[in-house]
Amino acid sequence: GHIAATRFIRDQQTRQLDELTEVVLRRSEFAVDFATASLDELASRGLATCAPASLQAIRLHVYQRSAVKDVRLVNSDGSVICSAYSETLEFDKGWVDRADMLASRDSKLMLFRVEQFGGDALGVLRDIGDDKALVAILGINSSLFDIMPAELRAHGEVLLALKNGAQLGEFALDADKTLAHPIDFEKSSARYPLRAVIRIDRSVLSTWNSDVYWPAMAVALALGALFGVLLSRTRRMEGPVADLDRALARGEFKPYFQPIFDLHTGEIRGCEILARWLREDGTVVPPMNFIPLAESSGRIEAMTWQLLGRALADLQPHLKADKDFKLSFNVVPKHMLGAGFVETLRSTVAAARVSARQIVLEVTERDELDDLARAAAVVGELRDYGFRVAIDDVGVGHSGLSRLKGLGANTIKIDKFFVDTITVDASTTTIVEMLVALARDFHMTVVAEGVETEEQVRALISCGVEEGQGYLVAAPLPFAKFSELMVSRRAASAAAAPARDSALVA
Ligand SMILES: Nc1nc2c(ncn2[C@@H]2O[C@H](COP(=O)(O)O[C@H]3[C@@H](O)[C@H](n4cnc5c(=O)[nH]c(N)nc54)O[C@@H]3COP(=O)(O)O)[C@@H](O)[C@H]2O)c(=O)[nH]1
Repeated sequence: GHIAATRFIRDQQTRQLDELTEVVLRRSEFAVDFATASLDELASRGLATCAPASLQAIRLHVYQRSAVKDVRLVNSDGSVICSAYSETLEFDKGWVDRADMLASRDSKLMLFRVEQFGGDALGVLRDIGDDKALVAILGINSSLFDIMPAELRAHGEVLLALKNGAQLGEFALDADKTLAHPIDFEKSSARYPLRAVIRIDRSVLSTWNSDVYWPAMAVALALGALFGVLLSRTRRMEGPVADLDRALARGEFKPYFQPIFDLHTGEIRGCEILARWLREDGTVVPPMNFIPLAESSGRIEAMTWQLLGRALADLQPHLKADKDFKLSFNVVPKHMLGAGFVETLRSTVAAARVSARQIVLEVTERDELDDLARAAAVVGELRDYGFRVAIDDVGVGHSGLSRLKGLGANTIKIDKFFVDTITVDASTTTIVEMLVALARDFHMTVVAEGVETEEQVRALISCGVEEGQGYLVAAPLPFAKFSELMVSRRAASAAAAPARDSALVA
C-alpha cells in the first residue's frame, strides 16, 4: 500500500509538472505565432518603412498588442535601420548578428535574445524581401509563472531559453533564493528553437499533494484496482487539464461557423466549424489557447465529438434543405487514425440525419501523418462511406507533394500565408498556380484560406482557385449570426436574380 501510494503520488506530480511545462512552451510558441502574424500584417499593409507615417502606424499596431514591445526594420544581416519606438534602442545592451540567430524549423523566422536594461526580450525576425526584414521584440513576462500551483511557487522557478542556451526569462517568487535540490521538467519546441523548464526543489515534492497519501494508502489496501481510478480523479482536480475537463463536462466548447464561398459569385457553399471556449464569465477563448493542450492531454477527441455533435444539431435543417451545402470540421491525424473513429463518425452523422456526402474532414498538414499507408487506408474507408477529406494548411506543413497525392483526399486548403502574399509576391502566384495544377491532376478541389480583399479574390481566380474562406465574407461566427448571414445573403441573391435573368434574356 505504501509503495503503491508513494509511487502513484510521484507519477501524478511528474505528469502534472510535465503538463505545466508544456503549457509554458505552448504559450511561448503562441507568442511567436502572434508576433509573426503581426509582422506579416504590417508588411502586407506596406508599413515596412522608416517613413514617419509608417512608424506611427506601427506604434499604434504595437500599442494594441501588449505582447509586442517594439517593431524594428532591419537589413538582411540583422543590423537595425529604424525602430518604431526609437528611444527603446537606448535600452539595448547588445544586438546579435544574424549569423548568431536561430532559425525556426521551417526556416521562415530567426529567433534571438535581445539583451536590454530592465529585462531581456525575444526577437523574432521575418524576412520581407528587398534585403530587409522586420523584427518583433517580444516581452517575456511573469505570466509564465502564473501557471505554477500556489504551493510550489516558493519552491520553484520557470525558465524560458533559446536552444543555444541564451536565457530569455527566469521567474521565481524570490529571485535570491537558490533551490537546494533542484529537479528539472523540460520541454523543447518542435517548431521554434525554444526550451521551457520548470525547476522545483525536490524536497517540496514530498509534501506537495501529500494529503492524497492516506486516502491512497487506504484505498490501495482495501480496493486494489479501484485505487488507480480514484486517485487519478484526485489528480484531475487541479491544473489546466482539469479546466479542460470541467469545460467539456459543462459543454463550454462551442462551434463557430465560417463561410466557405464561391470566389466567382460569392455564394456560400459551406462552412468550417472552428472551436471557441465560451467561459462562464462570458469570455471567449480562442482555439490556440486550448487546442494544443487538448491535443497533448488527449482531450481533443472528446472535444471534437462534442463540437461536431453541436454543429450538426444547429445546421441540420439547413443541411437537409440544401444537399450541396458542406460542413467541414477539423480533426487531428492521431484521432482520425485511432480505433473506432470511422464508426463513431458514421453513427454521429447518421444520428443527426445528415448525409455523409455533406461532411468534410479537415486534416491538418501541420502534424505529421507518420504512417501514410494507414492514413490513406482510413481516408479510403471514409470516402467509401461518402465523407470528403480536405488537407488543411497546405504549403506550410509537412506534406511533400507525394504525401498530398498519397493520402487520397478530395480537397486541398491553401494556407493563408499564400493568400496574404499573392498580390505582392510573384513567386506566390507561381506556387498557387502549381498547387491548382497539381490538385487538378489528382482530381482535387482547392479552397483558399484567409481571403480578406477583393484584390486577393481576383488573383486567386486568375490562378484557377474556385472557393475561398476568409474575413472578406465573414470571420467565424456563432450559429445565430451565421444563420442571419445566410438568410441575408440568400435574400440579396434572390433580389438580384430578376435583374440577372433579364440581362440574360436581353
Ligand atoms: N483540432 C482542431 N483544431 C481547431 C479547432 N478549431 C480551431 N482549430 C485550429 O485552431 C487554429 C486557429 O483557429 P482560429 O483562431 O479559429 O483561426 C481560423 C480562422 O479564424 C482564421 N481565419 C479565417 N479567415 C481569416 C482571415 O481572413 N484573416 C485572418 N487573419 N484569419 C482568418 O484562420 C484559421 C483557419 O483555421 P484552419 O482552416 O483550420 O487552418 C487553426 O489552426 C484551427 O485549425 C477544432 O475544433 N479542432
